[in-house]
Amino acid sequence: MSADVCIVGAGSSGIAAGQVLTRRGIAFDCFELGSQVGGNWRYRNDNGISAAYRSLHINTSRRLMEFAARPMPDDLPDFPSHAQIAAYFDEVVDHFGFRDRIRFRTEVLRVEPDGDRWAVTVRARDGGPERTTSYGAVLVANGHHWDPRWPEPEHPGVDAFTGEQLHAHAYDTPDVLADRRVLVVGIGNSAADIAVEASRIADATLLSMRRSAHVIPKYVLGRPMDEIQALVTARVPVPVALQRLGATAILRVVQGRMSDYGLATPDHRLLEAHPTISSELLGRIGHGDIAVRPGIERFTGGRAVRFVDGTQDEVDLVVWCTGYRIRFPFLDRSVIDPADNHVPLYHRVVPPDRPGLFFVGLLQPIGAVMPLAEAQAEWIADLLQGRARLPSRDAMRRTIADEEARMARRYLASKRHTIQVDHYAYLRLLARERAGKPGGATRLLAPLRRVGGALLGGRS
Ligand SMILES: NC(=O)C1=CN([C@@H]2O[C@H](COP(=O)(O)OP(=O)(O)OC[C@H]3O[C@@H](n4cnc5c(N)ncnc54)[C@H](OP(=O)(O)O)[C@@H]3O)[C@@H](O)[C@H]2O)C=CC1
Repeated sequence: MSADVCIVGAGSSGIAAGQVLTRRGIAFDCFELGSQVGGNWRYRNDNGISAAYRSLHINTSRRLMEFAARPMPDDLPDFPSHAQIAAYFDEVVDHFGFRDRIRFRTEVLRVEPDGDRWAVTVRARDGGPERTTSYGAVLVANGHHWDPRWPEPEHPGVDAFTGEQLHAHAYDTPDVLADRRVLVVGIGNSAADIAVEASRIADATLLSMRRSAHVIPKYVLGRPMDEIQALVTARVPVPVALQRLGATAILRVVQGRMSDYGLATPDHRLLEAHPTISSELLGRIGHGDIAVRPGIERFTGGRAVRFVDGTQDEVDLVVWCTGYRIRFPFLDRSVIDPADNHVPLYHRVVPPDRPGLFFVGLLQPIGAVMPLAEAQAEWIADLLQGRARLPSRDAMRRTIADEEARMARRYLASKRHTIQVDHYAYLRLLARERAGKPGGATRLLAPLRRVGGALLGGRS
C-alpha cells in the first residue's frame, strides 16, 4: 500500500505512532537511523545517538509506561531494564506487524513544506542516492534526549581543567569511574543514577547541584510510588495542590526531609520540577559515599574546582548531567525553531502554522512518555481520518499561550521544563479533544481548582 504519512524515527514514540496507525488502517513509511527499533532504550544502538547506559532501568513503573493497546508481560519487573524494554518494543512491532513499514539505517535529511504537502528527503546510511517523497502528513518522533546540553555559559576556567570531562549522554559502564575522584554535576535522573554508580567504585564521588531537588523513592509502602499516586489521579482530576499535599505527607513519613540527608532544602515545592527518582541516592549520601556540593563557581587550574560556598576539591573526572537540547536536524529553523527547548505546539502535538506536521512524544511527563505518545497518535489518526478537527489557528495560538502561562506558573524556570505535562491530566485533555469537547472539563473544574489552590497554597 503506498503511504501518504511519514514517521521520523522508530524509538518509543515512533513505535507508538506506528502501532496506532497500523491498527487504524493508515499506511505509513517510517525512517529510522539505526538498524533496530527502540531509540534510547536500545543499549549501544548503532544509530550512534542513544543515551542508554548498561545499568539503566526505567524510573517510572511498568504499568505506567506500557502501551494501552499492548500491555507489558506480567513477568516483567516493576521497573524493567533497557534490554527488557527494547524486547517489549520488538514484540509490539511484530505483534501489530509493521516492521516492514520501517526503513532502517535511513537518515531523514530534510522535511520541507511543499505547497500543502511535505517533501521528505532521505538517504540510506550505507550509501546510495538521496530520495525525496511527498507526504500529506509527517509525524516527527526523533526524540529529545540525544543531543547533550553542556553548561551554558560554560564555567570560568573549564578550558584549563586538566582532568577528563564526559556528558551523561556518553556514559556507558562504570569502569570510567573506577578509582578516580569523580564530580557529577546536576540533580536530575542521570546525575542520581551515575552518582550512585560512582559511589560504589570511585575513589570519591562529589555531587554538585546549583539547586537542590526533592528526591523521590521508587517504592513507598511496598508499591511503586507512581502507582500509588495513580490510584487516585488516574480516576479523577485532582488539583496539583492536593496531589502535592498527599505526596509531601507520604514522603515526610517514609523519608523525612532532604536536609536530613545533607542536601540543601529545595528552593521549590514538590511537583514544581521534573522529579528526580531514586531509591538509592539518599542512602549513598547517608553512607558518606557521595559528598554533596553546591554549584560550581569556577575551575581554578589543574584539576581543582571551587564551589560557590568557597570549598575547593581536586577531581579527575567531571560527568556533566546537565540535560539535553531539543533538535530537529531535518527541519529548517524557519519551519520550527527549538531555541532554548521552546517548541510552541497545540496540545504539544500541532504547530498551528504548519498543517500536516505533527510531533509525537515531544513532552516530558510526570509519568511516562510511551502511553502519552500513543494517545497523541490516536488523536493524529482521528485528524487524518477526518474524525476530529483542529480549532482555528488563532484559537490554537491562544491555547498554547494559556498552556505555557500555566506551566510557567507551575514549574521552575529552566530549559528542562519547557515540555512538561502531567500524565493523567494530559491523557484527559487529549480524550476531551478527541471527543470534540476541548477544555470542557477544564472549564468545569476551574472553580474547584481555584478554591483548592487558594486553600492549599497550590500554584495551579
Ligand atoms: N532511569 C531513568 O528512567 C532515567 C531517566 N532520565 C530522563 O531523561 C531526561 C533527562 O534527564 P537528565 O539527563 O538528568 O537531565 P535533566 O534536564 O532532567 O537535568 C539536568 C540537571 O542539570 C542541571 N543543570 C543544567 N544546566 C546546568 C548548568 N549549566 N550548571 C549546573 N547545573 C546545570 C539542572 O539544573 P536546573 O534544574 O537548575 O536547570 C538539572 O539538575 C529526563 O526526562 C529524565 O527523567 C534520565 C536518566 C535516567
